[in-house]
Amino acid sequence: HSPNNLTLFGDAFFSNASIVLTQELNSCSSSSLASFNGVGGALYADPIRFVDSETNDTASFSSVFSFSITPSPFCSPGDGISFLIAPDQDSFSSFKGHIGLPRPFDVKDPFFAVEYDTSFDPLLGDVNGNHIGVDLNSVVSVSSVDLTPTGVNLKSGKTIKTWIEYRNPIKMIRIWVGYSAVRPTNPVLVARLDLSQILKEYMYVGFSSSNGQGSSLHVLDKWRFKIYHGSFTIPLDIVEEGDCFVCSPDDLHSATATATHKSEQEKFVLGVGCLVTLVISIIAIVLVVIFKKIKERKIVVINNNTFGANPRIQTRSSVNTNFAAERIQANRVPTRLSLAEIKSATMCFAPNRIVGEGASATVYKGSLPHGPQVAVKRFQRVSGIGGWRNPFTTEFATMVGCLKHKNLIQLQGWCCEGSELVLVYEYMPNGSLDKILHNKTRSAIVLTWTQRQKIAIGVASALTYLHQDYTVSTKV
Ligand SMILES: Nc1ncnc2c1ncn2[C@@H]1O[C@H](COP(=O)(O)OP(=O)(O)OP(=O)(O)O)[C@@H](O)[C@H]1O
Repeated sequence: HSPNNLTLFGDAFFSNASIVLTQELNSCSSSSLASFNGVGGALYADPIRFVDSETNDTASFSSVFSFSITPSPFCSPGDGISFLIAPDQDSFSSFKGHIGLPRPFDVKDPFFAVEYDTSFDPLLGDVNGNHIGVDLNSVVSVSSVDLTPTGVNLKSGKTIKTWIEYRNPIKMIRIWVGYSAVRPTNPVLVARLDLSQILKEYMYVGFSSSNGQGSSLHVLDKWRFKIYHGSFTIPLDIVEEGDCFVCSPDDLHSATATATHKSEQEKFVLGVGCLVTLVISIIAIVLVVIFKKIKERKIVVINNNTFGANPRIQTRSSVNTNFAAERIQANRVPTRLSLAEIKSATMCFAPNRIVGEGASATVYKGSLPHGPQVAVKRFQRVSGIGGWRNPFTTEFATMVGCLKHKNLIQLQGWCCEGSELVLVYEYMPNGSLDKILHNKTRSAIVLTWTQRQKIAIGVASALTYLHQDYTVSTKV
C-alpha cells in the first residue's frame, strides 16, 4: 500500500503497512457517533479496464486480501468491510452505514461488492452478523453464506485472509475465507454470476467499510488484484492456490503431452499403483471393521455408564473427519477428492464397476468409505487444447452452481489430478430411464402409465427450472 496509488476517503488513514478504514469509538453516545464520518474506504487510484471495447469481452479477475475487524468494547460492532468494484471514485463515499454501500433506493450506478458483514439486518435479508454476501447493485445480496460453520468469526480481531475469483468464461464466482495464509481447499461460496452485465469498460476497485450504529476497527493489511483478459485464464498455480478446481487449457494440454510421452511407463506405474491401492484398500477395510467393532464396544460401555460420573461420548465425526463421504456431507458445495480416493472407490476403475458409457465419459459405480454409493464419471483425456469448452469443464461449470431441484442429480465431488478428470454424483441404482423405457437391459422394471406420467411431469419441472429459473445454456 503506497499513498501514491491508493485514494482514501472518509475516516480511512494509512497506519504503518496497513489501512485503517474506520475509527474505533470510545463511547457510543450520539455526539461521539457524529464526530466521525462512520464510513471509510480505499480505492486503487487508476481505473481498471474490465471490458475490451473492441471484442466486448469481459475480463476474469482474482482478488486476495487480508483484514481484521475488532469491535469496540463500548459499542455494538460496526458493519464490516466490502470489496468493491464501482464506476467512479465518488460513487459511495457519501453513504453511511451498510458497509459504505448505497441502500436499495439510493443506487444510481451499477456496482459489484463482496461484503464481509458483521451487522445483522433482517430487512436486508442478512442471515446473521457473521456472513459474506455477493452484491449486484444492491446491499441485498444475490448470494450469501453464514461463516459460523466454517469456524471463521469476522469479529474476532484476528487476521483473516480471503480469496475472490471471478471466471467470466463460465460466469462463476468463488470465495474462500480462512485464518491461514494458504487458501483452504473448498470455497465457502460458489455462485453462478454474470458480471458482464454490470462491469463497464473502466471501473475502480477497492474497499469500503462503515461503523453504522456501532463501532469497529476495520483494518486492511495486504491486497493483490489480478485481471485476465481475452484468452488468458486464471492460471493454475498449485503452490499458491492449493487446488485445481477447474483445469486451465494449459494444464490439460501438458497433461496430454505428458501422457503421450510416458504412456508405457505410465501403464506400468498405473498397474503398480492399482495393486498398491488394492492392498491399501483391503488393509483399510480390515481396519475399518476393527475400528467399528471397537467403537461399538465403546458405545455399549458408555451407554452402561450414562448415569455414572462424567460420561464422555465420542462421536464419529470427532474421531475422524477425513473420510471423503464425511467431507462431502460436511461441505455444502461439491468437494475435491484425491485420485487415490477415487481409485479406492472404484477398485482402480475396475471394468466390472462400469455402469454406463456416454459420449465423453465412462461411468463407474463406486463406494466411498462411510458413505452411500456414488457414480464416478471418468472423462476421456482431452487431446490438444480443449480449453473451457471441453466436456469436463462444461459439465463441471453447469453442475457446480449448486443446482437444487428434487429431480436433478447432485454433483458431490470432483477430481482433477494428473491426467484424470472425474466428477462424482449421487448414484441412481435403477440407471438410465431410457434403458427401462426401451427395455435395453431386459430390466424387470415395467413402468405403469401413472408412473410414466409422474416421470414426465418431473422431467418437465426440472427442465423448466434449468431454463427459466437457472438459465443453463447447455445441452440437457
Ligand atoms: N448418477 C448415475 N447413477 C447411475 N448411473 C449413471 C449415473 N450417471 C450416469 N449413469 C449411467 O452412465 C451412462 C452414461 O452417462 P453419461 O452421463 O456419461 O452420458 P449420457 O448423459 O447418457 O450421454 P452424453 O455423454 O451424451 O451426455 C448413463 O446412460 C447411465 O446408464
